[in-house]
Amino acid sequence: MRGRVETRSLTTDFSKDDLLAAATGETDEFDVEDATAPSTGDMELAERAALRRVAGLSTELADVTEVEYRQLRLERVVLVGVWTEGSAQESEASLAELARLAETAGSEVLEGLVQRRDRPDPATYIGSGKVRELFDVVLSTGADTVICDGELSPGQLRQLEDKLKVKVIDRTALILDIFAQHARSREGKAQVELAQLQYLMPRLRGWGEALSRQAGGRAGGAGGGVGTRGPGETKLETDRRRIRARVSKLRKEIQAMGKVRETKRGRRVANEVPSVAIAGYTNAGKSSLLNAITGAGVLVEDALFATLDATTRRATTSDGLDYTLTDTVGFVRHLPHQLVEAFRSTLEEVAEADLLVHVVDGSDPMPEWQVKAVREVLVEIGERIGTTMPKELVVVNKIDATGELAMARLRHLLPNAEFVSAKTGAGIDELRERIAKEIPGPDHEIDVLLPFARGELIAKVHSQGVVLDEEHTDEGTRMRARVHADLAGALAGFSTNGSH
Ligand SMILES: Nc1nc2c(ncn2[C@@H]2O[C@H](COP(=O)(O)OP(=O)(O)OP(=O)(O)O)[C@@H](O)[C@H]2O)c(=O)[nH]1
Ligand SMILES: [Mg+2]
Repeated sequence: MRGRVETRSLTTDFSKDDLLAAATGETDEFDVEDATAPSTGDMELAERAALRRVAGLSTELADVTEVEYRQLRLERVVLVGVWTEGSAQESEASLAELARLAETAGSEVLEGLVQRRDRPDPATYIGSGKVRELFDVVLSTGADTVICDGELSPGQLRQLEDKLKVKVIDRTALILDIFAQHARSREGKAQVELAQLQYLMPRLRGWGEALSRQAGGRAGGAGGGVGTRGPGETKLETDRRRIRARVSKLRKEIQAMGKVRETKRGRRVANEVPSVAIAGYTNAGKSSLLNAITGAGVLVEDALFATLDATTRRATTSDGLDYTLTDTVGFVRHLPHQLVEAFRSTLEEVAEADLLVHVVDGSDPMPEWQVKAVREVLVEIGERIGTTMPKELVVVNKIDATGELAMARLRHLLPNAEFVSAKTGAGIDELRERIAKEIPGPDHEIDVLLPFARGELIAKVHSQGVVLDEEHTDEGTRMRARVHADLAGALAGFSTNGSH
């Protein structure tokens, strides 16, 4: 169990009025005095590099000690989004999802604001008038963090923090933060850290400036001249070097761990064990489905991104054919590209599977939206890895919690999907049958007489092939079966062809 992750119902209501209010409200230019005030505090680079919480990336409140800061960080948040395209319903859903992400990261959502704009403001993400409104909301709610529903440029982050006087983080940093909290395996942790450092790199400038100011200030106090940028610059350079060194070390580590997995996968391929990868939106019930199909005890939690490590389990079709089922990290709209890159070796499992089971949460208000997001991420993975994606089997899960109307709509939208409930077991047998049909089966028919001494070959035919007929004779076991080319070749010497 992880202590921090606790899901609460949304504390935010997005009424039409809210959205309308959010969509208007361009007012005059707004300037907060003393925009240079926030300093970075005394956090060590080492600690930043470890990056347990991405929230502390840039500005901290100027006047709190580190201990207080820790308790403050990401606790009480205001969400803000820019709604550029799509329906009002979609923008609400997007912010509601951001709220769930924020709660998964352990924060309390106080308020959500959306602004309708053609595109985000290049300087401050939301319009300057909106910044003032947001500042009021931050003050009146006592929020300590603002989370923006997009990836902000380093400049946007800095300007917003200057104006709002609280921490500002974006969707990418939030997702990275959740991943950092949930990573368990050595590989997972390394992958997340790599993604975080890659996110951090281009943002080092702003941070570096703060460090530079800080160092300059100290130097000034000690009698150094005003405008001596030396110490800060030097520190920034050192920081950059250290981060770069860490990045390349992590890359090497991850690559080495990927190799181990490749070897394992290679062994499966050599045995011609078909592989099925389970992918889908976060919290759709992928791990539950793996458990339902194979009886494996994979962690299931009502939290986003509960699973970060690919778990592979063996399963058997009713024909006795073995295959592997792999549970993977959940997807979300705009999965940070740093994560796709860092999790490349994990995602390769998905790309190289024989069949992709795409799990959709039928009880979600907009399941088709999940489907779209997942397919987008799949395309991105395919592009990055340079392969085409395997055949997709859509599985609508949680039908026990899906209304009749929604079911009818889904059956219409996804005519080839399987409908199941990992919770009640409804449809699971049918799904097993369907998987058996969709995975590539052995296509070489053999008729062999295997001596009793070759029990291992008999076992192989059973696990890798489909046995059509089996008879125990005085000379050995006569088997008619369908097997893969390799095994057919290995058994050629035992063929009974023509002898009966
Ligand atoms: N009602 C209902 N709830 C389900 C069903 N399957 C899964 N759940 C619940 O959905 C939540 C998420 O399930 P998981 O199996 O952890 O989902 P996941 O897709 O692996 O999630 P991540 O690993 O976080 O991406 C849990 O609270 C499950 O109990 C189902 O068929 N019906
Ligand atoms: Mg899971």
